[in-house]
Amino acid sequence: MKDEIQLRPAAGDDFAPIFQLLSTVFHEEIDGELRDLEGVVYERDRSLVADDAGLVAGHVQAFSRDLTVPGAVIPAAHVSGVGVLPTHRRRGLLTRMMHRQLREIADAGREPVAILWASETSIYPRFGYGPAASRLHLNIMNREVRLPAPPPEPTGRLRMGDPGDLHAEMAAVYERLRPDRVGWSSRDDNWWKWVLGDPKDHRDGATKRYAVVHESPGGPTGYALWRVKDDWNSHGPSAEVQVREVVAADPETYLALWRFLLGIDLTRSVTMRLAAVQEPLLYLADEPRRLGATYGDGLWVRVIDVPAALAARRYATDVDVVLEVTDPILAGNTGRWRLTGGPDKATCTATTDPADVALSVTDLGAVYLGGTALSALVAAGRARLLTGNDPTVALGWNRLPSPTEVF
Ligand SMILES: CC(=O)SCCNC(=O)CCNC(=O)[C@H](O)C(C)(C)COP(=O)(O)OP(=O)(O)OC[C@H]1O[C@@H](n2cnc3c(N)ncnc32)[C@H](O)[C@@H]1OP(=O)(O)O
Repeated sequence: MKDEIQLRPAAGDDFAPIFQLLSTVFHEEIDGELRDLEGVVYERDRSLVADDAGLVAGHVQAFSRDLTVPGAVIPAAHVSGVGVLPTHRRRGLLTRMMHRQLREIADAGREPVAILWASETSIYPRFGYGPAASRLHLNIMNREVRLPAPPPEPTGRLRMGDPGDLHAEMAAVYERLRPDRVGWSSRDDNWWKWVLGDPKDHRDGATKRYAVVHESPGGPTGYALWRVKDDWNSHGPSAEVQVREVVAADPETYLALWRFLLGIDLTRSVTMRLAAVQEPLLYLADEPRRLGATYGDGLWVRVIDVPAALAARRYATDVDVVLEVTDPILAGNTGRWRLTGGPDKATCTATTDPADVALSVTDLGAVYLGGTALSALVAAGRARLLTGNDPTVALGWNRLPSPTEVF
């Protein structure tokens, strides 16, 4: 039978079928409340459907947001909402949608990289996405962990409240810190609505979300978002604090927020799914092992335009290196590129000079945020060092990427 499935931009009445499709493929009920929330950030002109005679059988979308990369903030296509109906899987639909989306992003010429969170790690390398930022999942035995005492005369105080009421304070701190926090995405008012959205279906029996802001004389310096899942057993209270986000401008604020979260009464564990790989808590706790940290993948980066992406970020040390990149999908990326730069500037141009490093566009994506060492990819036999000019250190950064949200 001839495959008549067409790829087309989403139309006005596709929104409900798209969310029905996503509800099916992610095995979750997407009810009105959650769909409304997704609608707040939905960009119809960046939503692509696979249409099988009127049935929405596949979908991919992108959001237009900025991403902090080493030394810069750049536009990045935030790819999301990827799904193909179980009746239509493994017939190449995702491949067609991914290729078309990558081509469209490249042709628009605005975003040098695309990023996503992968539901399964085997899906995206073939499309040029490399694992660029990891994260820690914490499962803390809070009664077993001691943190240092607060300063004798703290400069700030904590104010707890409804996240909606504390939105302005939280957004002010986030915006102030964002330019230096690699892996953070920009949040306009709609994205703050999405981040603070709290649909009942997503609570899994836990409370609504709470916020606490750390206020200093000069203004807010940090905040935390969390909820609590109640539990009692034969030993008594055993509730779990589920931390969504902790943002702190300075060590005093950071300590105050974590002392607060670990000390909530009637709780026996504190979990956080998106902690940083270099979470300072690891170096504050007297028993870091009791933080129950496990490692996971996080942001995946796809370099869309090699020279634009490499010139857009900054480098830990001076660098002058020729990279030989292969990209089977966006052919314009394939070739040799001379990257020259350092902590304050960078340029990248095509060259015919011999290469120092040979790597795929997937591996270039992996090292782009400074969170994956080129030397590890060389040791894995993926990237190849062809001369002694090793840019591993230059491609790193003084702060590992720490993405804050799964969009
Ligand atoms: C950014 C995000 O939104 S992440 C969310 C991704 N979505 C999901 O996980 C929802 C559930 N899964 C699905 O909807 C589908 O299985 C998808 C979208 C992952 C894949 O769609 P399909 O149309 O089946 O993919 P397609 O047929 O193009 O497969 C391309 C290749 O990837 C492989 N592949 C696709 N999905 C997977 C997977 N989940 N695990 C391993 N390999 C996979 C296929 O085997 C195929 O390999 P081949 O070319 O060597 O034969």
